[in-house]
Amino acid sequence: MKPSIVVYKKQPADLQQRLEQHFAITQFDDITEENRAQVLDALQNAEGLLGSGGRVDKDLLDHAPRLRAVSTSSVGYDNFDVAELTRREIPLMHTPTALTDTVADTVMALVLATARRVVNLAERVKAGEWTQNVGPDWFGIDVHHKTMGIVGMGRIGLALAQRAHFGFDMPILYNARSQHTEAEERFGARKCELDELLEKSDFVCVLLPMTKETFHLIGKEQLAKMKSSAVLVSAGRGPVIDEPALIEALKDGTIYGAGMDVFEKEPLPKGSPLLSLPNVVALPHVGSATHQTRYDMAACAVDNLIAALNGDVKQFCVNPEVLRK
Ligand SMILES: NC(=O)C1=CN([C@@H]2O[C@H](COP(=O)(O)OP(=O)(O)OC[C@H]3O[C@@H](n4cnc5c(N)ncnc54)[C@H](OP(=O)(O)O)[C@@H]3O)[C@@H](O)[C@H]2O)C=CC1
Ligand SMILES: O=CC(=O)O
Repeated sequence: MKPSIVVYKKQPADLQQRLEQHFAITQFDDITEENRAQVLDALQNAEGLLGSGGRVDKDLLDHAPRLRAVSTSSVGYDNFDVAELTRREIPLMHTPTALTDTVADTVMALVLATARRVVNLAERVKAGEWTQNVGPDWFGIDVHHKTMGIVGMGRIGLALAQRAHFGFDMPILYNARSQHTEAEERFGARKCELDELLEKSDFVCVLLPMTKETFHLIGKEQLAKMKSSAVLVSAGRGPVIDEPALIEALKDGTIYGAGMDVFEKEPLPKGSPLLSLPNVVALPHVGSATHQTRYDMAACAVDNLIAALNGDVKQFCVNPEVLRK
């Protein structure tokens, strides 16, 4: 008999077929408050769980006594209770390489769009405001040769450094827990304390995972250290930035602008001031959202689940200590 799995994200047709060859599938589009009871019911018999988003917490795991592997089609895994999975010796698989370049492209797009006011000016053109040669109230700020500050020099940080260095001749400062010699040797990046990075950078790109340590790492005090001409780009996880403090900083000119792909609450609530501030470019968490990359992530997650349920994990495990047991 094929092992049972619960899938809570719609899969491309060929990947769905691949899953069906290996498993008996109970399919959901997501895990929500509305369908949680049905998901918990399906989990009673499930050996595998595949999806992304939705909270996978202790309560959910308590309803999955036969679970042997979990696979997410994302690199971030802050919505999973990793400690609880590890305690139960369940490997959590993720997709750390499939999306790196695409997310770095999105970050660079946010840098350019915010600095050069792409969205704001395009809206003004569409509104019929371009009636004569434009003056300074249409001008933006340069990106090339300005200082790029990267908070979180991981896979995406490194890919951003590559773009900033070779594409835009930008000096690069970075902050991370450890030293990243590849970024230093290939892209001339310099490691520094967060305060120095905030004070000296023209673009501060925050690419951190969501953890207890990174929650609200960028708040009022940190924003006050930035140049008034600087741009903040947030593309890691929303709660790393104290959003009310950022809104104040954007309103009172503490910083020039913000490019954001992630938010404290997603989807961004309709009443958020971030939607009406002209110096904000807000995207709907689409860092990795190209057709190809989303397919590659889904394929990686399917391969990961098959490998994990076959006891054949070679890479991409968040808690590899469970494999050695
Ligand atoms: N907007 C989007 O669509 C996407 C968002 N993401 C988010 O981006 C995050 C980063 O992805 P990726 O680059 O692949 O991850 P990595 O794990 O490769 O990089 C994370 C980086 O963050 C640093 N870091 C972690 N905690 C701290 C801390 N407390 N202080 C300073 N630095 C810290 C790490 O430092 P060190 O190297 O020293 O360990 C590392 O450099 C993901 O976790 C996810 O949340 C990812 C994909 C798409
Ligand atoms: O936010 C996206 C991810 O892959 O993590």
